[in-house]
Amino acid sequence: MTQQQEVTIVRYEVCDIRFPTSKHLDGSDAMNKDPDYSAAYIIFYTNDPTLEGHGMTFTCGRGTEVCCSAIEALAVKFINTPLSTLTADMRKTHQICTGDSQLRWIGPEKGAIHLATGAVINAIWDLWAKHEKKPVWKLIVDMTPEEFVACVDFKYITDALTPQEALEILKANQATKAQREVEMRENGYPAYTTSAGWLGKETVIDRDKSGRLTHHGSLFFMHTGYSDDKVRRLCREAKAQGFTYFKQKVGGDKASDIRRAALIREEIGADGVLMMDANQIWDVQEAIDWMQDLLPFKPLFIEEPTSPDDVLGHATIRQALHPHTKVATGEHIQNRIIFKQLFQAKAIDYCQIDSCRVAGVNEIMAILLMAKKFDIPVVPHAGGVGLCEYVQHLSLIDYICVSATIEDRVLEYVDHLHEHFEYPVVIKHGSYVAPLDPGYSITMKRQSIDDYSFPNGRIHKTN
Ligand SMILES: C[C@H](O)[C@@H](O)[C@@H](O)[C@H](O)C(=O)O
Ligand SMILES: [Mg+2]
Repeated sequence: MTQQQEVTIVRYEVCDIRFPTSKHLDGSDAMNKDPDYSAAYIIFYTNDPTLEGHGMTFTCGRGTEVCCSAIEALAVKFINTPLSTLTADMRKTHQICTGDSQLRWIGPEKGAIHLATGAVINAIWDLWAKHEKKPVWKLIVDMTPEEFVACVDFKYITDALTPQEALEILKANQATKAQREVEMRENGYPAYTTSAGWLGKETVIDRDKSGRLTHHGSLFFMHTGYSDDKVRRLCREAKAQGFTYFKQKVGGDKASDIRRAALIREEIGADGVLMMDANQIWDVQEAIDWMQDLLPFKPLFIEEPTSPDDVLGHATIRQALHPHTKVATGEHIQNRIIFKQLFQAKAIDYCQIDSCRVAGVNEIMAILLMAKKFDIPVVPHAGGVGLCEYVQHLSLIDYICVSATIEDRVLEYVDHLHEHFEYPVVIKHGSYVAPLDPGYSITMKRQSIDDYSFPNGRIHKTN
């Protein structure tokens, strides 16, 4: 590339990357019994060999190939496009993916095609931020309110939030932005841990030659959870690292939920904050009934008590459990429209945005703004691979530009697979340290991409 040439996307590579985490049932919960933390991963290559855009969407193993094919269908649209064309109008760039008149039929704005959109849009943000030599959060924090609003697609949400209202929210925070940025650089963003509370049984029964649970795992899987000793040890370790918020998986076996809630409460003390996550296992009334036995342990919230599509069901559960506990959801909320309804229906107390279930950074910006308007704290989801790396940027954007508060807000942290990233997250005294490397922190090490590529990577061949 010569000095005068514009940075232009010239080709892309899509990788199906799977980590066999189900072997130890890390990451498991009442619904996801044997997750293999995986990434449908894209690299945009440019005419500058030193500049690449990386993005991914998180999956649980089988089906990653479906997201990879959807990524291919979208990525091809960006070949031979100069980066400056994409960044001059990020709303339009987002709409290139969400508004394709044929691909739209397999969404719209939901499911595998939307997960793929998340990967592609995030890769473009990564490329832009690397080009600007800034982390993504800083690229956005440095935008004027007008530039911020220009990234957002307001289609289908103007009945809840107009562009003018969004502008007012951002303008009101403009004068104090710099001081919040300094505070974040100094103290980082407070985190909570899920790593002590996975539901997976430690001893694994019945595996085939590739190390997978046979019969899809479920038939031979007992919901007994990590051993009590392991839970105690992990709680103590997390406490020693400075964590004060802990999440426990529930919804497998009630007696074991109660026993583990008691021991976690004992370990974290009355001042520690306990959260519970049911991963959609219950019907509406079942959620209300089951929680009665867990309320004595004073959970801050119950996460994903039922189907993510059931807006009114969440509202019913919230009303029934109020004021004893609150309701959180978001990791499976498919787009800004369902978030809008959850807010309008007063169905949730915490908004758990997921960085690549929705269409990446642009749609997240819309959801942050709506959450602010409805006064709902944003507590991002990060259980999975790469999600901690992504969401640290989003919480910084939320605090510095949008919500302007960290009260009642914590960012999820899980201690898995960070070693595979070039710029892994750093946790200090129970907080995320603000990332300073250029990009979206999602660049995976080449060796890891090759080793864990499915089905031909070294790890899958030798297992
Ligand atoms: C399969 C995954 O690990 C989920 O259990 C995880 O995302 C979880 O719901 C969470 O809140 O972190
Ligand atoms: Mg969850």
